Amino acid sequence: MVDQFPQALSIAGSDSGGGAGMQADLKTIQERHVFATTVLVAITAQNTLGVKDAFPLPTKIIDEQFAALDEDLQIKACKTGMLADVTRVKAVVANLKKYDFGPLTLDPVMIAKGGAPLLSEDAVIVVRDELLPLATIVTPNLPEAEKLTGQTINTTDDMQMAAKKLQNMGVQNVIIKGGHFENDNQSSDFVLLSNGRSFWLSAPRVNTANTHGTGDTLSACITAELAKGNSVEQAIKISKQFVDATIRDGIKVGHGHGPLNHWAYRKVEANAEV
Ligand SMILES: Nc1ncnc2c1ncn2[C@@H]1O[C@H](COP(=O)(O)OP(=O)(O)OP(=O)(O)O)[C@@H](O)[C@H]1O
Ligand SMILES: Cc1ncc(COP(=O)(O)O)c(N)n1
Repeated sequence: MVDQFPQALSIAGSDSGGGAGMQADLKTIQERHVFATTVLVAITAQNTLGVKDAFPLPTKIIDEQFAALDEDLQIKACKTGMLADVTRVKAVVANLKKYDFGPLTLDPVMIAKGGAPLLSEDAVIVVRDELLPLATIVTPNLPEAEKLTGQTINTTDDMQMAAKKLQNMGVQNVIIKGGHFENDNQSSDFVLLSNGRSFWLSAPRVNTANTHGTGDTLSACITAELAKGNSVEQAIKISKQFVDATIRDGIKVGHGHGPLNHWAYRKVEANAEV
């Protein structure tokens, strides 16, 4: 038996449809052979067609989940996803200051693919000012990077400028995801590391509607790899390959923006071993 098997934590909302949010995190962390734990912040009634309703949980039970994990588990890395509103963001910030759950990957989830808000407008500033400085990595998509930096992003130069701005706000490492540049034939993410190194991670864009939960999957994979002790750079590179496989080797579930194939990277790894 491995002594204190690697453990990671997802602090997020539930997607009843199983494709995004905490469900995507659990599937991803499991696939990376890391033990997944959870602090549930909100529940959504959701499927591939959209978010029908959302219910943020009382802060008492959020606090109790953190306390229960701290009492017993040895969590080596954590991530945040949907945090709903100012009250929930502040509760999460307070708990992350109180307990040590390792490096934080902040996925600043704001709006679902279908357009439903998953973070209230007034909470964006609290994420920026209070949560961002606690994070080891932030992983915004283009609209989220625009909200956090207050600048528009139309070009790759804009992405690089926004990454620098985010780093100046107090987060060590930044990955700005280019999944929303839909007229580009590559899906390219810009990475800026704490040591000043920067690079692009690109993959040919897959022409598919089944991209529900791509951002959650990327950030959950980063979290799992950090829990194993990998460096930030290694974690990001593995995670780009992992999410790319889940999109490329797609499955058909539901009638709208379908989920990813969380098993797909097994084939990539099996082929690499031959
Ligand atoms: N059609 C696509 N083909 C290839 N890679 C993609 C595609 N769409 C997204 N990606 C990749 O998936 C990852 C997540 O990017 P994206 O910009 O979709 O995040 P997101 O909007 O936060 O996702 P979500 O909100 O659905 O969880 C990035 O590495 C991005 O490059
Ligand atoms: C609970 C929850 N968390 C995150 C997302 C973002 O995923 P997407 O942008 O693919 O809808 C979501 N839809 N639901």
